[in-house]
Amino acid sequence: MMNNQIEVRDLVVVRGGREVLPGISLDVGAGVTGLLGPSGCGKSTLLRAIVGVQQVRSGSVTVGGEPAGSRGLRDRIGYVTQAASVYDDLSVVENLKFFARVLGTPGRGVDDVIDAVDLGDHRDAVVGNLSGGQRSRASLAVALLGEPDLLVLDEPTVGLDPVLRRDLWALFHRLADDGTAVLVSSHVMDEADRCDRLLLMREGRIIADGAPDEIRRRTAAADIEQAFLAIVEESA
Ligand SMILES: Nc1ncnc2c1ncn2[C@@H]1O[C@H](COP(=O)(O)OP(=O)(O)OP(=O)(O)O)[C@@H](O)[C@H]1O
Repeated sequence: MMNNQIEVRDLVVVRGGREVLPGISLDVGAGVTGLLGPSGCGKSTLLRAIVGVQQVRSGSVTVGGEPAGSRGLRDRIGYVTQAASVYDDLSVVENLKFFARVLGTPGRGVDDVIDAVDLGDHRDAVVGNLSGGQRSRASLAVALLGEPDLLVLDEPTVGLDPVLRRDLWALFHRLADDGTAVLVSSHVMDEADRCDRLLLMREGRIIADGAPDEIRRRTAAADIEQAFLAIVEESA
């Protein structure tokens, strides 16, 4: 796999008449990368630009050397938004069989992805009757069907209990070990230590970039929340 899977250069995105991303640059490579920042700082907008569904004003975004959104990338990127992308009136297994057919995926089997997201006990449950967390795991299972090179996950652990959160992070690391680059956004700073690398974001800019312990050491902070505050104060 390529080292610099994602390259973002001087990216400007305007939403609602405001520069939400005022010229952001970053690289994302292998492993599990966490994009952390407060609500509204532009995480979803950046992820949308990376998967090629966001209109951009200027700058560039490439994935594996190809412009974001290009046809050749479609099968190589799995993207899970905060809104579930599965059908409420179908069961978990029916949804996955449907998407496997639509995507024409020879990749992982339906049962493998159901097990990977730990929905085996709810295989035949209608998605409309599942909890929010279970529904978002069903969406994640769909994204895993194609065995993507890059998995982009927008706040996948919101609303999940601690056990499920731990299990999902373990899954992200297993996928990363198998060669999938995983980019995960979160506004919960206590998830920072679960990442190989962090991008701390504030007001449309990256304010820190490095391994969690590196960032803590650099700022002499006890945790990433403190580090974030220290960096904000430094730059004030
Ligand atoms: N459809 C839209 N039209 C206009 N402005 C928008 C739209 N979507 C988002 N914004 C604005 O863009 C900014 C960044 O939003 P974005 O969703 O990228 O943030 P975020 O960091 O992902 O937040 P959260 O953690 O709450 O999801 C916000 O100020 C928001 O108000």
